[in-house]
Amino acid sequence: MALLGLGYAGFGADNLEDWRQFGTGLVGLQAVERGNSLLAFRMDDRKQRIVIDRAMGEGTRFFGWEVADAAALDALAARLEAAGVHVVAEPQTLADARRVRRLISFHDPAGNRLEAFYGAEIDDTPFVPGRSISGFRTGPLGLGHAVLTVENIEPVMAFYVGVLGFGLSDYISKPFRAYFFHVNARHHSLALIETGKNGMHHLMVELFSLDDVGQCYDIAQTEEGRVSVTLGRHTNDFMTSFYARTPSSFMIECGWGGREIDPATWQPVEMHDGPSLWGHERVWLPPEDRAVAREMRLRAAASGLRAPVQVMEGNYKLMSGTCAWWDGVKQGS
Ligand SMILES: Cc1ccc(O)c(O)c1CC[C@@H]1C(=O)CC[C@]2(C)C(=O)CC[C@@H]12
Ligand SMILES: [Fe+2]
Repeated sequence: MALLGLGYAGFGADNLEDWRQFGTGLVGLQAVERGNSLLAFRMDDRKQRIVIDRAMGEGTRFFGWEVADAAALDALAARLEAAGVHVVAEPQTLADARRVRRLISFHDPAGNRLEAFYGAEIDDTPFVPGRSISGFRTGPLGLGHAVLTVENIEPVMAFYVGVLGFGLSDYISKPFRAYFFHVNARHHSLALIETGKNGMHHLMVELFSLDDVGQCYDIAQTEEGRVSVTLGRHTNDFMTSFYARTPSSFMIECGWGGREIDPATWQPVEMHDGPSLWGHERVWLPPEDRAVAREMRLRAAASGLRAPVQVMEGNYKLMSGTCAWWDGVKQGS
């Protein structure tokens, strides 16, 4: 498989101060100053994972998909061109701004700007979280997952699966269509929800400790309207999470305890039990729709639907050795 994972993401926004406060104070990202037009966030040993750019228009975005090396990048560019996709070999100035060795750019059929890169730069200073969290589960799983809304799933899915080589993990076909795709052991690095409108739905970041998510949740609840979807656990990737409204028009899902899959043997399945084992109430839905969702959750509760026992070791083992908290845990202190 050519793509290794979701390496970075960028969003156009004007309110950098709000983003800084949200990113560091709620999510626990590390803010890095990059002039007065750009705010970069670190999640781990890399120089940047999420950027907010004032020079990009509000509502614009890009996603950086990682490949192994120069040969893999060239092979991907050739594959895209053979499929009739226009590919731009980006100049070194952009590679420097993205803190990578080299990148190409292109668009998906929904108009999202995609970049493919190799050689992410590692910072020589350790990751310092924006507040006291244990850290983010990244490494070979990538930074998390991106969920896009699309007008029509078919052409977008054909592109991600047929051209970029994503694997289908599972899907919901009613009452709406949502498809979940993997490129590594993370259950999904990308999902598409068919809403009739192309846009950004949410970005998920996974924390190492459930307590981190609980504390994010407490902080989010201090602000009226910050929590968009309450704490809950998903049926497919077993992620325990809640969704917070960002200073832009999408959400960040703060998660913990996601499963790993084996992409070599995984068979896609249709989801029949709804999106969540419990929780995940959408606070903004009209009461009738909330009642429908509640019925579904109560069915899950009645049948005792649950995630298999998660071994903590499985969730912690991918942490890079750059976090003081984890180094302490490893040394048994
Ligand atoms: C179903 C699901 C599993 C794992 C995830 O990480 C994930 O984001 C989802 C999507 C959950 C859910 C949805 O399917 C449709 C639109 C929803 C209801 C929202 O508006 C927030 C949660 C979204
Ligand atoms: Fe999600």
